[in-house]
Amino acid sequence: MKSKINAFMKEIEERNGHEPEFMQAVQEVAETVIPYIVSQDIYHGKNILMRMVEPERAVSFRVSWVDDDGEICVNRGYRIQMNSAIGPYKGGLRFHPTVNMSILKFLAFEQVFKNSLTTLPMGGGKGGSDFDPKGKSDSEIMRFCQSFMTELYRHIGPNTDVPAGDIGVGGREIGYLYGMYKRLKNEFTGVLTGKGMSWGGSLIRPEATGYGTVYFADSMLKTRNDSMKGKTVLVSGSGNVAQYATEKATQLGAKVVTLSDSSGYIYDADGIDAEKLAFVMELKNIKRGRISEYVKKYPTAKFTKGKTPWHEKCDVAMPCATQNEVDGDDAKALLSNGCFVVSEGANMPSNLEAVHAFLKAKILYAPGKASNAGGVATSGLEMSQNSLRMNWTREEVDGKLKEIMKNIHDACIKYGKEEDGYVDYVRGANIAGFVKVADAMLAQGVV
Ligand SMILES: NC(=O)C1=CN([C@@H]2O[C@H](COP(=O)(O)OP(=O)(O)OC[C@H]3O[C@@H](n4cnc5c(N)ncnc54)[C@H](O)[C@@H]3O)[C@@H](O)[C@H]2O)C=CC1
Ligand SMILES: O=C(O)CCC(=O)C(=O)O
Repeated sequence: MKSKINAFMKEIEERNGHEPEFMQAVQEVAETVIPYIVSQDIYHGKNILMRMVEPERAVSFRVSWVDDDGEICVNRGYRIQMNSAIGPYKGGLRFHPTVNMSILKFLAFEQVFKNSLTTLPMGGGKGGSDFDPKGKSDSEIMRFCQSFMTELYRHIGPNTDVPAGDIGVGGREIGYLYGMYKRLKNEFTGVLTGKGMSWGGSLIRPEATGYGTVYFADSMLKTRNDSMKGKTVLVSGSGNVAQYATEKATQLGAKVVTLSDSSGYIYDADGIDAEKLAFVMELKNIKRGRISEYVKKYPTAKFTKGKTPWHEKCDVAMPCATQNEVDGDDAKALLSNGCFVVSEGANMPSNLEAVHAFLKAKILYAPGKASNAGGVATSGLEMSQNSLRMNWTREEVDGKLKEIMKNIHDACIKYGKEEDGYVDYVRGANIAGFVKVADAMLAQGVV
């Protein structure tokens, strides 16, 4: 089996060897899906995984815009349309200086499996720009978003490709993008998700990724007759996903003791309760400040510069910042400090060494494509509401989100349960996500 996986990866490397994050995402899927393909006659001779690894379309475009000093700036924009076998391309836009083809292709590839797991009819895509929103004024953000959309609008549509937010793209950016799309097309449609409540958005979409990550952790704990109640939790990041993971974990009786950003992390032994979280939300979403300011407001907490929180003691870890923020040493530290649940809010936050360490230790480990799928699932519910021209209540949407997260958990068990009863959620998520897309591709012929 190893030689089959190596031969596949060698071919992938010839075409994509200069894209390390993409190679990593493909390797993780190949390790679990190739043995499954070998065991299933229907996939033989179809080269199906190779077809899934190649984007259906990838566009890259110039984004010119004028800053507040009148200087003309140039950024690069992208949209990767990875797979549309089960529905229109769907996935976020990331604005961050590190954005490049490798990062977006890994995200788009993960998105295909994730969207399949949600049970909703959504294909996979991802896009963004190397634009850095840090320190930019509101007007600069608006002008950048408008320029970005003057090209992107040609490639998207409510039945073609429906982008949403990701790092650096929240409600404000979706608003500016939507305004320009509507002007260019003269259409009020559900072409983006994460919209404001008065213009087609869905209740619970802002909360959904973080909430879903906690619901998934709780489902994993239930398999061991346990729950989130009383658990000490490390959360990284302090953006959308981290904020709502902290809120839901606290509501379920856990104590969240850390948050972070690219400058370092804060540790609050008393826990980040609702009042402290409200302070973080204002700091990050309105003032757009640094997490270190938390310790000025709450001096019993400590700030550690330039480090991630993974060497602190905990029961549960929720990486909610960015890719590869947990490496092999971090995984060792987590395990030796008693961590026995990892539920990923971010996309691919654990590198392959960390993933292998979690699986070897047989802890409850959920890869992002399963545990953070609540965000895109609720985007799917926003699309449904737009098509129906209806708004569901908070309780209705949250109820559907819970049900979807439970279904994803069940699918992981179906394909990931081992003989000794241990659930390998990586294998479970990859195979369950693969089957639906692969079967649709086989039915649709070689296209
Ligand atoms: N927003 C959503 O609905 C979804 C987001 N995700 C993933 O969750 C993660 C976080 O995204 P959001 O919260 O939406 O973004 P955000 O822009 O609201 O927040 C990003 C957070 O990550 C931190 N961060 C970014 N780069 C970092 C670095 N190099 N080192 C340390 N911290 C860093 C930022 O300081 C910030 O706290 C990403 O991996 C994203 O792909 C996954 C599923 C859905
Ligand atoms: O809601 C969406 O369409 C995108 C969410 C996303 O980017 C993700 O799941 O990583």
